[in-house]
Amino acid sequence: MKVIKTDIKDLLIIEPNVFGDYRGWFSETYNEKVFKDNGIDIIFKQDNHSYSKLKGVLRGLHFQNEPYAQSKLVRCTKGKIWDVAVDLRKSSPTYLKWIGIELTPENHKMFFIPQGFAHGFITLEDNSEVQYKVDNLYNSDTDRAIQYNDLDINVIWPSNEVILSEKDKKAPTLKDSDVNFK
Ligand SMILES: Cc1cn([C@H]2C[C@H](O)[C@@H](COP(=O)(O)OP(=O)(O)O[C@H]3O[C@H](C)C(=O)[C@H](O)[C@H]3O)O2)c(=O)[nH]c1=O
Repeated sequence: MKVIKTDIKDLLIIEPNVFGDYRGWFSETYNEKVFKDNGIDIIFKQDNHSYSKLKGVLRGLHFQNEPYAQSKLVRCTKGKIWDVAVDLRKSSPTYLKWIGIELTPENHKMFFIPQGFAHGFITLEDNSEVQYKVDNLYNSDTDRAIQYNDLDINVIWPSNEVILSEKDKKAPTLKDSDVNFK
């Protein structure tokens, strides 16, 4: 399992080892020791799985405020997504910087997004599925959304034709949101 640093501290790309043979392949998608050896000492508490029917479904930009902030280990197990993480840590030198990555079952790539980040993805194919581990339970009181096309963050999404939830259609701008990450 390779852990690759990005230009944003603590935001990592994980490339698991894939052992192929005539039956198919095997891969570890989480390994506590590898994470600890790379300075990620967390306990995941919940696994999530979402299915999006159509290309262009955009879920985000979402986060849970303190004290229920979540780290996420994200992978795409069907279809294709463009996965985005935004640094919302006000004291971070990369505050409001974002990184996007294409995740597919074929590239096996995973995105480790630490607490203090907003997360979102857009599907690039119909029938896409995303599975991700989080290190804090869902907490609806601290669950927050920021407009996916917020001008202060300015994420470049691969498409402007998006399918949003009612919640995301009404998401506030960053300026109007109550992010409480230090
Ligand atoms: C996130 C979550 C949701 N729910 C319930 C609440 C709603 O009744 C329903 C759909 O939730 P929502 O529309 O917030 O789902 P997404 O739009 O996929 O939200 C997720 O999308 C982005 C990409 C994320 O990283 C977050 O995990 C999460 O915000 O599932 C739960 O019961 N538990 C949960 O952990």
